[in-house]
Amino acid sequence: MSETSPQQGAESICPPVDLSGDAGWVPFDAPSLVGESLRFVSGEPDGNRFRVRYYRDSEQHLHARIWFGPETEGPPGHAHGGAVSAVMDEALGLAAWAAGYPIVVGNLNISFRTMLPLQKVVTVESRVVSAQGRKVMVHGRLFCGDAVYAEGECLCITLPGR
Ligand SMILES: CCCCCCCCCC(=O)SCCNC(=O)CCNC(=O)[C@H](O)C(C)(C)COP(=O)(O)OP(=O)(O)OC[C@H]1O[C@@H](n2cnc3c(N)ncnc32)[C@H](O)[C@@H]1OP(=O)(O)O
Repeated sequence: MSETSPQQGAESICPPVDLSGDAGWVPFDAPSLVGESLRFVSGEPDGNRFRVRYYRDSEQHLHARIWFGPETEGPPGHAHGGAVSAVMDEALGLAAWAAGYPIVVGNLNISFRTMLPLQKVVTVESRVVSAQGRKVMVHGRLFCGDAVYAEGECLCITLPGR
């Protein structure tokens, strides 16, 4: 029987990726707004799952630059729908917070338009499209260039007393 190294089978860490923003975008510090609890998507900025950076543009719209790593795999070589949904949940919910609404997501409707290849850097853009009473509607899409991978409609509900 051959000897095995402790490293054998361990997945190596992927190399750095460029998550820089577009010209005019300003980095957005999500933990300073919502606290340190946003770890599911944002918690391992150098890991093999998601790597995320948030920005706001000159009109204060929130954008996410996101890399889907090998640990987000669903269909072979492509991102899991749950991984895409988790990113949309966080990014669109955070867009409502960034616009001044302390919310949780009540309903999230995702359309998967194109399979997303792994190890690709994509962008989520978002818009708060309405706010009536406790209901805040945020729309967004996950894309790279002309390729749209997912579109989302996110009904956020404000939390009383926040
Ligand atoms: C703290 C840091 C947060 C950072 C967030 C950023 C990204 C993360 C986003 C998330 O993942 S949040 C986690 C996933 N979401 C949840 O776990 C939410 C679970 N659901 C709840 O906690 C409650 O159902 C909720 C707070 C959303 C609403 O309960 P309430 O008892 O406060 O409200 P109520 O049920 O009275 O509903 C208020 C209004 O919202 C409407 N509504 C509530 N939930 C709805 C829903 N799911 N779909 C459609 N409408 C909904 C409801 O019909 C009503 O409309 P009207 O005022 O017109 O009557």
